[in-house]
Amino acid sequence: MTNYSETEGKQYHLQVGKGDVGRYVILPGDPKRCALIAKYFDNPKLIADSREYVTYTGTLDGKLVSVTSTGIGGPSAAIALEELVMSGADTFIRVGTCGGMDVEVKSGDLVIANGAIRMEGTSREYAPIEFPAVPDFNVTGALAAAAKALDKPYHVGVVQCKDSFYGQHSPETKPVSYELLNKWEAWMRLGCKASEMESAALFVAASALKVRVGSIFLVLANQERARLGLENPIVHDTDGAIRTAVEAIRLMIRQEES
Ligand SMILES: O=P(O)(O)O[C@H]1O[C@H](CO)[C@@H](O)[C@H]1O
Ligand SMILES: O=c1cc[nH]c(=O)[nH]1
Repeated sequence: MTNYSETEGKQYHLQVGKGDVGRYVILPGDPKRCALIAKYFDNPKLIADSREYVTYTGTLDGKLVSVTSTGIGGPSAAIALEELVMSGADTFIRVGTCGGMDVEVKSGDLVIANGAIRMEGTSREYAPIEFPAVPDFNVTGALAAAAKALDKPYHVGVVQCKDSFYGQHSPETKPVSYELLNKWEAWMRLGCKASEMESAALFVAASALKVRVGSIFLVLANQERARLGLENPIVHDTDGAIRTAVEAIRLMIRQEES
């Protein structure tokens, strides 16, 4: 059988191999976010830049840690997770951006996922739809503790995942995808905090691969607040979410050592 997954010790898509990455890996969608994250590591080094996957490795409190971008959507995020696991990583924090849904979720706030709605295709290739997309309890707890310690405004709750970014958006701030139009009202009534694209795939793939994943997001804006005429600036600075993820890794490293 052709072994696509590894050539000369490097995984096919990410071009990283065993020893290149730490146990802990931060997973932004945007490759350009990697350098912003790596600057919080001690001695960060660019390991690989392949397709949408950029990887840096450095240390935090003496432990090897990495950042790898996943690109947009479940398929590429699942590839990143699979190849990082084959390279020796087992604990992941997705640091993403999202659109707020619950009216209390404001631009600039952080959202920490405690579950993800599987309205995307990738997770269905890993588990029947009845299986829940849930993050790792310890990673999620570390993210909430870090947000609290850094005094960041944050919300913990369910996020909605989809394959069509523009299906979520329309000029009237209503979803335009047929499936979302039917269900968006239900997700709102059920208190869904935000919408993004990768966590459901990552959580379910992580269950299948027996590794740990948690997710934290910067809220860029909230279309429900826009619809209601409430204050709703658009923000882009992911530094607060990044610093919270870095602090969560430090907390987990300390837990590991105690
Ligand atoms: O900012 P990132 O991490 O890419 O996350 C969000 O932004 C992209 C859409 O603009 C999707 O990947 C979505 O999940
Ligand atoms: O509204 C948004 C913002 C970021 N990412 C999304 O998927 N949706």
